[in-house]
Amino acid sequence: MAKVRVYELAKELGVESKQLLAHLKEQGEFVRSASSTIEPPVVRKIRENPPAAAKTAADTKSEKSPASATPKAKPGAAKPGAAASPAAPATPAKPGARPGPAAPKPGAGSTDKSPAPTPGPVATPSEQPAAAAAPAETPAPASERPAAEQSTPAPEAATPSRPEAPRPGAKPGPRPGNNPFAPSQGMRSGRGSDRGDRGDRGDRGGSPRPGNNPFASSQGMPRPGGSRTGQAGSGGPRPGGPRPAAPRPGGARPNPGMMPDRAAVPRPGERPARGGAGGRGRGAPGGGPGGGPGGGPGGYRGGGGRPGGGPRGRGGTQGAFGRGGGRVRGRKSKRAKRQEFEQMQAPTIGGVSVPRGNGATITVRRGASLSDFADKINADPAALVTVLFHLGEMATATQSLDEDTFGVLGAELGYDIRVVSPEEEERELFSSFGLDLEAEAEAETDEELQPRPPVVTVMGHVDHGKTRLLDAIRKADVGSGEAGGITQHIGAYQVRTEHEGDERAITFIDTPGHEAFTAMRARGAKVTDIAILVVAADDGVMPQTIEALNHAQAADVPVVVAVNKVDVDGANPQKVRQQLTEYNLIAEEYGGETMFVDVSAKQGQNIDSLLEAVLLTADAALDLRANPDKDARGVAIEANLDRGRGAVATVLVQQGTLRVGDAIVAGAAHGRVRAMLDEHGATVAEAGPSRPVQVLGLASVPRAGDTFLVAPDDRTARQIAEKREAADRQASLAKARKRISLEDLNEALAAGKVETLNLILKGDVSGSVEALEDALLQIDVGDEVDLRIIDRGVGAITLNNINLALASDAVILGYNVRAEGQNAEVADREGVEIRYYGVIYQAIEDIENALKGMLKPEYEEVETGSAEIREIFRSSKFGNVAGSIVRSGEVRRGAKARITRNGVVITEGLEIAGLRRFKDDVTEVREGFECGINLGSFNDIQVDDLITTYEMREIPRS
Ligand SMILES: Nc1nc2c(ncn2[C@@H]2O[C@H](COP(=O)(O)OP(=O)(O)OP(=O)(O)O)[C@@H](O)[C@H]2O)c(=O)[nH]1
Repeated sequence: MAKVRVYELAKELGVESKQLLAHLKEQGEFVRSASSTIEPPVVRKIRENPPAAAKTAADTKSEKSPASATPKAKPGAAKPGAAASPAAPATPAKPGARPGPAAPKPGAGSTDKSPAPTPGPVATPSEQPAAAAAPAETPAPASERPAAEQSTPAPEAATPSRPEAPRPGAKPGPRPGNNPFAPSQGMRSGRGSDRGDRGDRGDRGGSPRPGNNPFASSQGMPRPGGSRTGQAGSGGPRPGGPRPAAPRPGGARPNPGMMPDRAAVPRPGERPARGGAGGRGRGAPGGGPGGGPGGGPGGYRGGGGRPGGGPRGRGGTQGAFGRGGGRVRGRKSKRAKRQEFEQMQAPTIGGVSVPRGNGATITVRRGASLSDFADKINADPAALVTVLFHLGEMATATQSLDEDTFGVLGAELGYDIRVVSPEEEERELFSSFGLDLEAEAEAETDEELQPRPPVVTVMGHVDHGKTRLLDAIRKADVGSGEAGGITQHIGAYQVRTEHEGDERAITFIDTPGHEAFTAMRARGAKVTDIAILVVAADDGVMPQTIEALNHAQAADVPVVVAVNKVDVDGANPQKVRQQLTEYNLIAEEYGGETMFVDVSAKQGQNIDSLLEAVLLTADAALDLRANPDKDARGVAIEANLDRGRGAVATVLVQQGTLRVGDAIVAGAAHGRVRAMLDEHGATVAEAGPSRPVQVLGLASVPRAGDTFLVAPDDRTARQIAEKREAADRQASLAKARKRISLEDLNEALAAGKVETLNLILKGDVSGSVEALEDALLQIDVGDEVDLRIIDRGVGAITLNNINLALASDAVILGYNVRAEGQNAEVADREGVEIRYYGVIYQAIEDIENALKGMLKPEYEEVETGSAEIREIFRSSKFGNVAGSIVRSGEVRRGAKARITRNGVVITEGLEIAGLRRFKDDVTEVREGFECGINLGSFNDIQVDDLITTYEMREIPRS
């Protein structure tokens, strides 16, 4: 049984939450807040000994006769045996959670005062739906009015929607609306369900019970207007009954709040409470005057007051619920009332109500769950689970859904659900703060763009001298003289070098190796302009050389090769050049485009030439320009928490200029730039494009690869950071879809998402990896798609492999090797497909099939039949009908057709819109038979024309 919360019990008892909290405290029960739950024994205790205020309310109420009870009377205070007791209105509906006509509208008050509401429809059509809703929410007047007046339909509807308050002694039943699987509430076993059923039966005279048929959304979704009519007609036409289309006070409009599952907790003596509105309610003990025979309109809903239907018919619900219905309802906020009203308009599917979208566009992040969507449309996630279930999809509220599932759900509920990538989401996030980075970049003129230094990453095999080379480059900094050399490791540094008479700067990312590079790239940050591939001349090309090269090539980053350790005996720089030609890296001296520079990091030999080669490559291959005159944007390279200085982040400014005092947001961290330091440990006041600086002043530590930007003010920075954090949290909870998988290659290709199948091969021995690679490369894939093996290697599938697959949308093939533990988890979480094989030919077969799928289907035209026009009939209804005889094959309705006249094609792409044999419509007519053919709107036919039908068939690939 669900636990009761303080505010619920307070409502039930008719006191304020804080009064109840105080009372609980007095009773020695410590409860934190109004939304805390209370243990059942304590609930019982409090019900037996309610707070003084509740007693007063109850006493006041019991003093009044049922007919004179004011609307202020607290419903929960109704005692057993009080006039209203059998069906006393109970705990008020929880806003939002229980959509239903619970909130009194301003109009309700006036109804209260009206001396004798006229039977019959009160609301005019023009007042709907609000007018219709308002009286429905006014249970109170019923208890005020003389019994004769209680036949007024108005209050009837609301009552059954309100669950009854558990009474002392009575075993509190499950609180309606508290169960996330709300639809099942109406189907509770035991008494509740029995009674619900009976109530339902009252409705069966006509329209099906909304939500009762899991496969009929239309049934489950009574819409305002149509459904209303349906409900009205459910009991069959009756004299004095409501006009079908007119909004009827008293809940003629079906709404979730009136659902049987919202009805009272079953208790002895209260049987009519639920079904009372329907015919069944009449005879039930304590039910008061029942509903009309056969159940009045909206019978089971208890909202079936039939205006003008006579006391018996009308009084059902009122008798059951109306008395003692008065209670304070004015406390609901406007928002709560509005929500309830919106919910009233909501369709119900499978017995749950979800706000309709009416074509509204909702964006959700890739990997979002029903819960996320529910947040956006202000719905109950459990209700969406139910809706989805009725659409044939099973998903939990927190499980991430794919785009198609959201599409189906959106179509059903009237939403256009757009699933956006993190990048798009980021863009939307910025635009919600008035920042459009793309438009900003586009608007930049050539004059505003100024040259910026290239940003370089050093990669290569273990021990080939990457660190040593970075040190040597530091030392080669011509600007380091006055600054005292680069002393700090801040993750990146900038050196100056003489190039063609000018002093030019180059920025180096100070974390050697491709791991950091790829990790950043996988996070969407493009930091590196040029990669220096370090290869030791005494060792030659090694596995990680190739891995590094693959990473650089996958990122489309030009490479400069530093052939290192040329000082070592046995160094063979030429061999390195030769080896790398195999990997499409051809040295300039061999007619290629890649610059190779022989260096000795140890001796600092030829470092200048290397820097020059970097600049030459940059100038030749890249357009490195940025606008320094705007707010800075860039990437966080490194960050840590310093004991004394707090969060310290090294950022690389990519555009604009970063200044001390700027409000910045880096990933989910935000703050104001308190100070900036460069690689020399010197403070700097501003940093332009390609400048790495250490930033102090962030409130938390960003991750390497997080993008940063200067926000217009602190508040915006904080809000962007908060939104990013929330999105990150959501994304990490949600499991991303597979980025690319062999199964969906076909669709990915059709959607233009891929043109290349990137593969990473890992195997237990190099022989099998090579064999697999050879075999794969021999697959004839044609011209339309491309198969690229972007990396291969021996050993288990590493995080590095997964990062590369992630960054390059590749599929990993593991031959007798696996991704273990955390790596497998990362792959799974990030949606990287890993396929495991123990037999090479199986892998080849899979790839072959996937690639065949990738190839766009080819079609050929196949003639299916032809008919000769013998006579033309003119029909006012169908236009010209060709009286024809089928000459070959068969002519089918719906087939594509072309008309030939004297061997010349008159038109094609027509459709056989109608096909008749004598007076009968037929689907096909065979050779030798006569028929009438209608070609839709095409009427330009003549006797002796030939109608040829054909279809396009996909040519199977061999
Ligand atoms: N003789 C000679 N030795 C070098 C040269 N460059 C680096 N070394 C030596 O090679 C070894 C590895 O150098 P590192 O710079 O640590 O190599 P690395 O690529 O950074 O290595 P990891 O960080 O392990 O990937 C060190 O002992 C260096 O002194 C060079 O130009 N000549």
